[in-house]
Amino acid sequence: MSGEVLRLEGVVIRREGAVLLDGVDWTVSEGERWVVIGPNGAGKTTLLQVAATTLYPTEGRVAVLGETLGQTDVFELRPRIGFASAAVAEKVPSGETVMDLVLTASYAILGRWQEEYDSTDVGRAVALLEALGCTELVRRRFNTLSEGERKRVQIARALMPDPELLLLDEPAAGLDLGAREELVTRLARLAADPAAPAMAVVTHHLEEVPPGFTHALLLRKGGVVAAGRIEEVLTGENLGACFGIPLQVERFNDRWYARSVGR
Ligand SMILES: Nc1ncnc2c1ncn2[C@@H]1O[C@H](COP(=O)(O)OP(=O)(O)OP(=O)(O)O)[C@@H](O)[C@H]1O
Repeated sequence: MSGEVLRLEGVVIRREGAVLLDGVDWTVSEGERWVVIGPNGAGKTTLLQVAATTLYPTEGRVAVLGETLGQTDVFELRPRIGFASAAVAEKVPSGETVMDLVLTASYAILGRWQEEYDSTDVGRAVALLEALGCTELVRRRFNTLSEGERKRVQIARALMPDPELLLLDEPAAGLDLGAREELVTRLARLAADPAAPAMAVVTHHLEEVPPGFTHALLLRKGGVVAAGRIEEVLTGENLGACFGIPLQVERFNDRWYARSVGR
């Protein structure tokens, strides 16, 4: 695998005549922490679904954790990937408890059935929920949680299988300022942990880029505007091209900010 966790080559996704991804090349290596940024409809969620092996490309090649999509059993591959997204949250069965939602990640399934979990699994789930500030929520039903609580539980679930690749789609969406800052701090802590997996986090806002993230990919209309080291990619010029407006970008105390200029 030579340290490579994810490789997309010329990936095209077409649906109902629309081109969702248009020849995307992207390589993620061990230890890298990526943010994926782009306007609404740019293809960010689609890109993460491809990386999570829940969407197959129309054209191109995708290799995840050394396995090529189309030539591997994705049901064996998926438990090695931690994936949190609104699309996953929507499918959680209505009576599912927080504990069961986290436990079932070991099998990359939603909805507890008759699988067996030993005390090690339960201990790991409890420890992850505690680390994400969710100890009080263990017995609650997932669909009764607030948006911020759901986001934290989903990250615990994504980490449960000790994944080699962690994918978070808009983990800060819908959070208030305090909850967002708490999440950014937790993600920064995770990014700083050398034992943490390679990760890619989708966000709309530069303020949500956690300190310590190393790489950025900018998407627009299904195509890559820029990808690489974060300080080289998050420039006013690149972000302006990505969002189609003149932007000024600033970095202060390892946090990023953007605002429009000349209007
Ligand atoms: N089945 C489909 N058929 C046609 N178009 C689709 C289909 N699914 C998604 N799209 C379109 O593909 C584009 C990319 O969608 P995607 O959800 O990946 O964007 P995104 O960058 O995550 O957007 P947002 O920031 O708004 O969440 C959108 O324009 C969406 O309307």
